[in-house]
Amino acid sequence: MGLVTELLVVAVVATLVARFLLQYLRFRKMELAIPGPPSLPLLGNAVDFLTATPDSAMRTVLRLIGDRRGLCRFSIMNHLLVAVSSPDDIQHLVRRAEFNDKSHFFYDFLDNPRGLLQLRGADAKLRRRLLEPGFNKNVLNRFVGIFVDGAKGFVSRVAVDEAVDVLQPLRHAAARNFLRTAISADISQTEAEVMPVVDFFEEFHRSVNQRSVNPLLWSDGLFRLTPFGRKMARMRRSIETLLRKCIAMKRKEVEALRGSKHAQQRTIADILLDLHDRAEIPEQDFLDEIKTFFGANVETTVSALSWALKVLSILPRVQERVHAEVVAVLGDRDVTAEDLPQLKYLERVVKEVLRMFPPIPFTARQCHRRTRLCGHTVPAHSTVILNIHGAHFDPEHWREPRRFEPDRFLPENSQGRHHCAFIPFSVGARNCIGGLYAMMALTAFLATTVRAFRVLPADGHRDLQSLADNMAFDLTSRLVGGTRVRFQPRHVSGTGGQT
Ligand code: HEM
Repeated sequence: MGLVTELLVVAVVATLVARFLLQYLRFRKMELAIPGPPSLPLLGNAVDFLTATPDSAMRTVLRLIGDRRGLCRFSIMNHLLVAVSSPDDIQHLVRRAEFNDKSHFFYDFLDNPRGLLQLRGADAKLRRRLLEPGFNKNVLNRFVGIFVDGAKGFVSRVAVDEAVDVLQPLRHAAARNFLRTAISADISQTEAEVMPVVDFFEEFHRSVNQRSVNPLLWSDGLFRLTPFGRKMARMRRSIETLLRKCIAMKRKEVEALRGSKHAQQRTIADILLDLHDRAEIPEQDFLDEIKTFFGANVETTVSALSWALKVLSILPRVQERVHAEVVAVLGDRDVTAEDLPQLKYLERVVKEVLRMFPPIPFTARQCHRRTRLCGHTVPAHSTVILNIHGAHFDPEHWREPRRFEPDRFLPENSQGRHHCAFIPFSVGARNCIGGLYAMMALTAFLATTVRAFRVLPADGHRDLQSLADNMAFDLTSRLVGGTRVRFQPRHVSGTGGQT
């Protein structure tokens, strides 16, 4: 290499390094101007996550944010995350359309780019508009019978009078509900194929969590080379093959029903099938959407129900009051859509569970360009975290937030509450499309289960503080080490086998 070439190489390298340093210093100045925990140059708070496991990552995030109600930042290398925690700031954030897109960080690891959760801009708006008819009250009322069947199936299958980790039985029950309500195809023939795939989702969610705190796994290329990345690719292929089968069954069902009154029913698969047949969406959109809804529906429901059962097991007085209400409203009958509004105490219990143990404690939005937010400058490409967990414990909006008190949701006690203080289904343009579906499914399940069983504790967690201290977050929140309770039959009729 001649001297001139050498000098040229040195000059190019020096320019690149200088440019990187200049950009980094500008970024660092903005980073440090936002309140947050101590952070190292270049590494940020990566060291805090170095030893984080899927079980401890959530506690690490909560520790970094601390009690700060205002904007708070932490960073992993040069990736800045800014948490918005107070209801006022959350309201300010969700009113701004430029924060409607989900962040690249975290969400891109979900690998369903054509599903609603990951769609951005006009695509997301249009997809929501097209899918919303699948969630109107009349459609959902028809699902209550399916929710009750699912709960009765759970009641008849779950082991009694011994410690049971409820996650897997709940996941199977929720998956059956999903397939019947979203696709409505008869899956009984494919059940043996479906359930192993359902079980894989838990592993997949842990991988998303692990990737987000480990910069070495951020690159898709590198991740695909890891044993888990290869397994994910294989599973993705089998999931899609299975879904194609379900869709073919669905197509046959639609053909058979054409012209009958049942043809009016609009599940999300009906809507997607129509769009596909009219060539408005390609097959990949259809598959990504069903996978998105599967994850969004099943995992959140499992999380909420597992917390609810655990809380009821720890608080027998609350459980007995729920049971008394269920018996008074239903007697021996199964729950119907008309009964749900009568189960008022149960609804408040569900809300209080969702407040204290939100299935999705954080969501994240993309900050596309440098922006002023709540009095601070947020650099371009940062991730803005909507801290649902923080809002639910905000002492300015909740008296004794660590106390389990369902009656705080009585109408007279809810008057004047900030509308961003209770946001388990998020808030604004990208809130949960399935919020009402979820509330109906949770209430129908718990009414059926609590009438059949007394739910008792089955491990060392004997108070709510112990649950709060052991809350972990993959894609949804869960109790570290599993959620174990004991079901003691109450010996009543009409509950699928407990007679
Ligand atoms: C207890 C149960 C549930 C909870 C706590 C919950 C919570 C949430 C939250 C917090 C979000 C916002 C996520 C984000 O900003 O990235 C969300 C979005 C979403 N949820 Fe739910 N959800 C539940 C049940 C359901 C059900 C049953 C369905 C479908 C039937 C569903 C479908 C979705 C979808 C598709 C989105 C994405 C919406 C968008 O990005 O525009 N969820 N959910």
